[in-house]
Amino acid sequence: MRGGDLLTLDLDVLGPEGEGVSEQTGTFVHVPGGYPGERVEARVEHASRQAPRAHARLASLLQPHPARRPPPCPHSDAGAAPRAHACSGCPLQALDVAVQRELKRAALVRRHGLDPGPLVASPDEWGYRWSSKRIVTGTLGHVLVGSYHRGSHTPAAMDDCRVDHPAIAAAARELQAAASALAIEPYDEATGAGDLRYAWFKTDGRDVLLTLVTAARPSPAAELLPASLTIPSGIAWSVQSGRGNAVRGDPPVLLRGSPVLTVSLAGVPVDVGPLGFLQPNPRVAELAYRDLVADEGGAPHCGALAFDLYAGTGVTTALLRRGFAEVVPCEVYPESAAALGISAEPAEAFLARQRAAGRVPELVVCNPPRGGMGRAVCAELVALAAPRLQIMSCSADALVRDLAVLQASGYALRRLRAYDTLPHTPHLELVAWLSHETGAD
Ligand SMILES: C[S@@+](CC[C@H](N)C(=O)[O-])C[C@H]1O[C@@H](n2cnc3c(N)ncnc32)[C@H](O)[C@@H]1O
Repeated sequence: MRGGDLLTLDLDVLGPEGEGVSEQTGTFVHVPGGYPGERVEARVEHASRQAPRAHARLASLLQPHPARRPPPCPHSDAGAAPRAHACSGCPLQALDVAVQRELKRAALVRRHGLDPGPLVASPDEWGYRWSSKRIVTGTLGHVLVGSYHRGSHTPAAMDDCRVDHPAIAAAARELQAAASALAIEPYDEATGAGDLRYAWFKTDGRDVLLTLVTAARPSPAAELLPASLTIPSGIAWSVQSGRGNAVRGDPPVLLRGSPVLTVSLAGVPVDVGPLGFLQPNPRVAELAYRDLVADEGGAPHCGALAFDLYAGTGVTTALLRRGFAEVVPCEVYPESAAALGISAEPAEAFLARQRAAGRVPELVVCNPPRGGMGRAVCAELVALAAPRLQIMSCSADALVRDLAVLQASGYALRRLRAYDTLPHTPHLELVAWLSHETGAD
């Protein structure tokens, strides 16, 4: 297979970016805009020499999926060959949402060897995103508060984004207009010049907290915008002077209003600050949280001691405290750790310290970031050998890696469930129930 080849392909599995993938004599051909179940014509753009993988551009749809529809969002290139300035945030939206869930499940089975059963649906198909990080690009007088097209740094508009909560979409529109009118200079990552880099919006379903992330101080954006913006109930400012993609910069400064939103998750009120983590879709995440603190039959765990690793906003800590006499959270991000009343500490160091003190909990709950727990934390968990271990993960790849270590060292996977946390995207959340083979009930 070579660049330029025109192939007729039967796409049979969903790829990691929401594209259709077809296996051709041992090579996996990824076709953005095509979906599993479709026959397409696609032109090879790149064939890897290192891996059995190729990327091809959708040329024509020979046999469309019966659940295909025009993408509901006008900015999207979902279901078509990529368009440079289109938004690629929701690549599955040209399919009915129930079919999206079936394809995600099938991909977990085929690509990861995991079968969680039917995905738990999101209560909201649109407007579900309560936390949205936008990238500020454009030119003086024409500021864009949007995103990058997938796999590139080409700016894409996200005006009236349909998956963002309506309060966030309105606040982003207002910021875009105000930044343009006030001649705020968007940051230019190629030269490192400019002012406003990112805008991070969070909502509690009514109010909006906006964090402006600028490249340096002083910042005209931080000085001028707060007086012009009417929608956010709080505006904070953080300086990120690094050249990478990290959004979180220096400790935030409050520019106006309240620095905190209180979001109710699974009945637990959670305070979220300017740079604090908030599940993007809390309404489905709370279903996963409830499962994370219960056994695989749905009965809440109880006992003397539980550890809550990667505790973040503390929802699971609060839920666990309903059933356990003592719950010890662990969190590395200082803002979140302070809110939990603990010192910031990485999970690996926390587990080593607890183990040295001879403290073995009945249950360890883990909700690691995208990269998963990794070998060092898994090795500590194996050494701790708590009877029950429950993991919530937003990355099937990372979960498979962590499970491989844990299952090879005494843990058995009792159940797996998946949640459609971000409809129209390939993302999902997983909860895994494990028990220690020697100590489990
Ligand atoms: C997916 S979030 C889970 C948050 C939490 N369960 C919640 O609902 O808010 C992952 C959390 O792990 C924290 N974290 C990342 N790496 C860590 C580490 N090595 N040790 C402990 N916490 C870590 C992050 O700061 C973040 O709060």
